[in-house]
Amino acid sequence: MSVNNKFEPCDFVLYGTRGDLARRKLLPSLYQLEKAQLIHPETKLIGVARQTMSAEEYAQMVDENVRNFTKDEICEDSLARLKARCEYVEMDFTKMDDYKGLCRFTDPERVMVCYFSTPPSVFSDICKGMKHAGVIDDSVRVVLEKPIGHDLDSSKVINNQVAEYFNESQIYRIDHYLGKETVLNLIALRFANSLFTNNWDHNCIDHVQISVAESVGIEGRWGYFDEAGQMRDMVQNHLLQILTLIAMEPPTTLDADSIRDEKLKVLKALRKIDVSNVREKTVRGQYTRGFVMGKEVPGYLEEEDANTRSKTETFVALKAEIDNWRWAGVPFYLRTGKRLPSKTSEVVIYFKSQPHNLFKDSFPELPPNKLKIRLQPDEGVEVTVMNKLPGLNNTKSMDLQKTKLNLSFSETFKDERIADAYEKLLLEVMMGNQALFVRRDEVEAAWAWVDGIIDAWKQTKEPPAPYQAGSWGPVASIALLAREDRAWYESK
Ligand SMILES: NC(=O)C1=CN([C@@H]2O[C@H](COP(=O)(O)OP(=O)(O)OC[C@H]3O[C@@H](n4cnc5c(N)ncnc54)[C@H](OP(=O)(O)O)[C@@H]3O)[C@@H](O)[C@H]2O)C=CC1
Ligand SMILES: O=C1O[C@H](COP(=O)(O)O)[C@@H](O)[C@H](O)[C@H]1O
Repeated sequence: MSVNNKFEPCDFVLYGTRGDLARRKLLPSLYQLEKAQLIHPETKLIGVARQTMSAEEYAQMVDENVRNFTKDEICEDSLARLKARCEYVEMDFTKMDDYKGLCRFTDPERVMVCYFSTPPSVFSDICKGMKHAGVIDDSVRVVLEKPIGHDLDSSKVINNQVAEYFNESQIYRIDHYLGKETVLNLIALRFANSLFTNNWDHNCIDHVQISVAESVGIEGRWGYFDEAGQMRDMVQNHLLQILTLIAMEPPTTLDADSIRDEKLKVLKALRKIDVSNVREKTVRGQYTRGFVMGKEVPGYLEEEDANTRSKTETFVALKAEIDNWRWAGVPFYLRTGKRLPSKTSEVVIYFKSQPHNLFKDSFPELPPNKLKIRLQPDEGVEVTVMNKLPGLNNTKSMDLQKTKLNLSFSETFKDERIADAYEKLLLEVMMGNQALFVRRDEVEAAWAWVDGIIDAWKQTKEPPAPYQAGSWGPVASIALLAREDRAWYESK
């Protein structure tokens, strides 16, 4: 990998360092960056949690978690370098005097990156505590984990709390899908290839499908998930971010605000869904007992800690429409759910059919060209085209075959390791680049649209439709497209 990222050393403060996200994702990602020699040699890692621990014990905790959650063989030198950076501050986030401990390790001359890997309910306490300790200045960057709120109003409360202490240029809101290699590739694919750039609108595209299927269930997070549901957990953030990258106008540059301005316009142009059309445009589902990859799994209401009367959705399918010039009349169908047959995220662009079929003798229905972007796993790009079957038969009855031009990342970029999304995002925040982080107005525009749908669901009082774990969701999601003479792309 050739990397030319030059950046200053920083004090990287990890609030909530003993939590699930920090242990499973953030510490292993920091290790990978260390291994790739992308962390400045003088950068410090300052873990913050409420347990009593020495810096050595913290380094040992880092060691254990990196080993537990790293798939490839550990590079001992790199891990030793990461451990040598470790400092630890014991703190209860609600106790202001505990923050003084930070000053022992942070240097006001350096950038401080503060990762809030905590519930949003303590974001405000942490900001207040940092102010109390006198460590806030213009060089501090704060990273906020999702969810930013439960709806538009609560997201405004959180954003206002943080904005009392930091300006927008210091705030990095994480949506980890924006760190995924293939999601970023959407920008390259669209704007570095005239083949796509010039055919990317209602004249050429019939419709777009975005599917993010998960084979996992609730993974011990019933309490959180039941409050959220798949709409807040996945659609409000990840799916809408993918949609904006597909639908946005070309940004003037790759600068953060240039990209984010264009994404915002898309979110604002989403046509409202309300109680008058929510039944026609959306489907909610909840999984029941079934089999996923040959293994029997419990239904949502049978999961540990479940409230057996819950009406929370674990599946959403919907038809989104973008009211602007480029996308007039082009539906974007979104689908995401837990306990689907496999973990597969993909975007499929269906181009319009040819206006006249020259080949009807051999091919009465010419299928449309499709561009499939496989986000995960088996990352890649695939274009379905019609090709002449080799042979000497009469030109008038030329035989055609549907063929795939397939670019598989793992085959094409054999020597490149595909980095985890958090590695990319941690590096970007250390470099001070906000392009892959979500701006406040984007979060709020996404909530405004999603709130409308959730309100409409409440008004209809209809429970989510059951679907068997291991299936592709309720049959109503098939009908959502069938009504318009379309079908979901069949994922494997
Ligand atoms: N886990 C994941 O995969 C994902 C998580 N997120 C988000 O990331 C954030 C963190 O999630 P996750 O790691 O799962 O949550 P956890 O509950 O596992 O971790 C939160 C950490 O914050 C600490 N904490 C909470 N309150 C205080 C306090 N008053 N003083 C000191 N420490 C405190 C907890 O300490 P203690 O251990 O002592 O209780 C805990 O270690 C959340 O906002 C979550 O929504 C987002 C996407 C995925
Ligand atoms: O943010 C979240 O994302 C995961 C899915 O992420 P992926 O990178 O594994 O595709 C989801 O399972 C989780 O519920 C949600 O909070």
